[in-house]
Amino acid sequence: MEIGIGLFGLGTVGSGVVKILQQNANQITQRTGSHLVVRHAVVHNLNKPRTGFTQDFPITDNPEDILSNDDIQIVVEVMGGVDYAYDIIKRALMAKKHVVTANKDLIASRGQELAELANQNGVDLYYEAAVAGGVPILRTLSSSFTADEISRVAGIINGTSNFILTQMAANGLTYAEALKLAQDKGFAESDPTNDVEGFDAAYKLIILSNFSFGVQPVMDDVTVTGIANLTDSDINDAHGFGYAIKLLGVAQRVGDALSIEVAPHLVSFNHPLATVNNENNAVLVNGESVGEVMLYGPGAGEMPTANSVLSDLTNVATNLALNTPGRPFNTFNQDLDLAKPSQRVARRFIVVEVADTPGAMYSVTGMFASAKISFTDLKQTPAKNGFARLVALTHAASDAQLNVIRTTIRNADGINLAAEYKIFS
Ligand SMILES: NC(=O)C1=CN([C@@H]2O[C@H](COP(=O)(O)OP(=O)(O)OC[C@H]3O[C@@H](n4cnc5c(N)ncnc54)[C@H](OP(=O)(O)O)[C@@H]3O)[C@@H](O)[C@H]2O)C=CC1
Ligand SMILES: N[C@@H](CC=O)C(=O)O
Repeated sequence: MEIGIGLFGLGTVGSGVVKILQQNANQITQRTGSHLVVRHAVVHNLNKPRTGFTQDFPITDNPEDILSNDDIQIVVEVMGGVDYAYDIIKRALMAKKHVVTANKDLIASRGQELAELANQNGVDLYYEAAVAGGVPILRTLSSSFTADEISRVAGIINGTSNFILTQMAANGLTYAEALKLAQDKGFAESDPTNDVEGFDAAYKLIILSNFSFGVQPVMDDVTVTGIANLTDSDINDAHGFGYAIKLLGVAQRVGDALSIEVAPHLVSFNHPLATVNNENNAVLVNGESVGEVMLYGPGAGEMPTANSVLSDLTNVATNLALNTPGRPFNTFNQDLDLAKPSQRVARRFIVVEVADTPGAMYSVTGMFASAKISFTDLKQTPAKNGFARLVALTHAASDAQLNVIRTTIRNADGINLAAEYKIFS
């Protein structure tokens, strides 16, 4: 059987998809029983040179060449962005075409609506590449964890920010140099703000929460802090205490509620997540039955991400061969409340800059004592520009306690809360 594919987007991921389809055509046909053929690609700029594959299909800027083409059964959306991509996918589903996308922004914000539309039209909507690039996490969650109760899903789910942090810590690159390199390598989004401000990871964490806990959070339900304010001094001080700093997405049950957060965390050098470098991602899944599982691999980049798209394409092909398309990618659905600040508890890494005056240190420790936060380790560096840098690790404290400290420090003279991160355990 021959299955026609229409590609929206022929950039980093789209080019990788064409390369794998061409290079591994025989294997794909043997394993799916179908010959997958690109019939058309739609791009933004027709004059851009396209290299690395044989261009044996027309490239246009007219979406109708795909949407109105009866020889195309599967639409692959790898353009990015929300509104236009939504419109294209909606029209494709209504035309009873199966859809594969890598678009986490869209799936996290309007995925449920699109999944219902796919269901109504009896077609597949798959998006394995939307989370953790080449790491096959979504299909693993939907098939291998069907019977287990997940208590936490957590990990490094943005390749660009992990690449930047690795290059700053290991190779001494500046933040700007490392970001530029991540862009050149095709890891970053077209606007990298989402990568470094934590929103890309938050979109992925929303999708992971759909699959792990059956919930449908929106962006406002996720506490998001990116890496843009992280300093060399924070990284060096964390190292001094035996920790790497990693941007983590963490969704975990606390009692009957769910905490969903993206933020830089301190990760002990002894923890496997601390060894995940550059664009690599890793997702830890804690299940009541299985214990802890970690999936690790490239979280961004042309060929790894394209492989996840191919995984979706071959699943659609298999469904077509078996005459079983139209089953939702994720069938888990339940209600969970959002955790309150008092329920979100962790050890902390706190950096306070304090005026170098007699008694100042005493007043800082007094503020933390009043919030019932106690230190496990404390380091003071000599004063610079009249301010000393006080770096502390704490016993477990809740977000509610930290809110008290934030307010107290904001209202005090000669003291500044320079950094505050959770310690992952
Ligand atoms: N890069 C990565 O590592 C990963 C990316 N993703 C996701 O995959 C998707 C694509 O990413 P990526 O390949 O990196 O992006 P690129 O910017 O490299 O490619 C985007 C492609 O879409 C085309 N395009 C953009 N807007 C339009 C439009 N309005 N009409 C027609 N074509 C359009 C562009 O055309 P033209 O070539 O003419 O400019 C280009 O070919 C995004 O959703 C991204 O989040 C997911 C996981 C990893
Ligand atoms: N920009 C993303 C690409 C993959 O989703 C990242 O850096 O992780």
